[in-house]
Amino acid sequence: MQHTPAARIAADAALAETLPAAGLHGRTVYVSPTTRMIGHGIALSARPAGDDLRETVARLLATARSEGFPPVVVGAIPFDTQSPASLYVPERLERPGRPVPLAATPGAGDAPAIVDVRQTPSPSGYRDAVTRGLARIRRTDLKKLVLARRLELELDAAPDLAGLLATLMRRHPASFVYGVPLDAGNGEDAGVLLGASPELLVRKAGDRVFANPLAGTIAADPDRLRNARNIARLLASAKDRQEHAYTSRAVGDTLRPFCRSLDVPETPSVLAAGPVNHLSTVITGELASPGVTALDLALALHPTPAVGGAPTADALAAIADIEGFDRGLYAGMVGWCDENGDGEWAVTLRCAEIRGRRVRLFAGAGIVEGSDPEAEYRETETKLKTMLQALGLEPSAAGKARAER
Ligand SMILES: C=C(O[C@H]1C=CC=C(C(=O)O)[C@@H]1O)C(=O)O
Repeated sequence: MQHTPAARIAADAALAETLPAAGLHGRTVYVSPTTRMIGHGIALSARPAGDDLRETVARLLATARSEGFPPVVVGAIPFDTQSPASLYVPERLERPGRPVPLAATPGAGDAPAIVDVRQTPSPSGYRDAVTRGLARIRRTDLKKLVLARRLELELDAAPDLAGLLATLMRRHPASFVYGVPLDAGNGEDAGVLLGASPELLVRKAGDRVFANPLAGTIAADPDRLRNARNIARLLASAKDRQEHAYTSRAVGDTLRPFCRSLDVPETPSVLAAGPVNHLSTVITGELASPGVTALDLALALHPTPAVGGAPTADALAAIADIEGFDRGLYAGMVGWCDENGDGEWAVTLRCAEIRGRRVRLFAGAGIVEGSDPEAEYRETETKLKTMLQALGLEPSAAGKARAER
């Protein structure tokens, strides 16, 4: 069901009110233009990796059915699918569907302040990494790689997670907003993964399949005229069109063998996502085999060149050599699937891993021939604003704290 933005905002404010103040306390939240889910309590959880992912999800769904829990798995799968996922069957699943009057804004309060900032790599280290990536593109068959940065903040107080989710839902009504509890494998609370991704990896509903690869970015501008000029520049940029084409082509090529029909528009459109605008391709299709699940499709697609590169194997090797940190859940997938094989997985972007007062943010940029290290660095800064602003942290404050280190 599609909602108008106004109706979605109203419903999401109500949805956020059902979350306890401050923490998520075992709640799993996933809200997108097509799905609203709040899982209350955790009935079953699993941390499968690699080849065990599909089988474990099938087992979780079967157990949920036989034990009387909702037969839905919600959670996140890391960028490196050989690392453990965080998957849950909630005790009770709330699927609020109907908009209600907008209530008081949750989460309004004093924003925390930054006590410490750590960056991996440093800003100059990131620009150097892009330069190394470009040299590899010139020297080898590699055409595109996505290089990311990690920002680790220590705040003076733990952020209000329910308020943060409400803010993300309000500001990004067209995005995939998520809050997933993390456990360290020993049953202990290891914080939450929380974010507002603009990118649909794949959705399967019956025999219909949808994907929305994004790649190619320009900053959004609050001034409408300047923003329109930015968008025109993005659409006219040969470098961004190339960067996008690697991604949309790869997603289309991966989905085609599963489909009876597939529409992959030749020309990208533009998707506004808060502080940035992206080149976007809306892919729709009809599946040939009803037996294929949303998770099968997501695992076949991941990592798309929106987070990996092209060719994929060369890009993954280059990322492992150059990037210098473990992405964890960032750039993986977050979403849900059910016992009918339906489901929706978003690319885990514009996210934070939050453990009390410690917040880890991530952002990356696609590097192709013609990329400029300084421009790519600035692009990651702009992407970081989605979470920094929602946390009430001005990006300039993060920059200042960084400069003072
Ligand atoms: C890797 C990220 O964004 C991807 C998605 C959209 C546009 C992108 C780009 O233009 O580089 C990235 O491929 C990120 O937000 O960390």
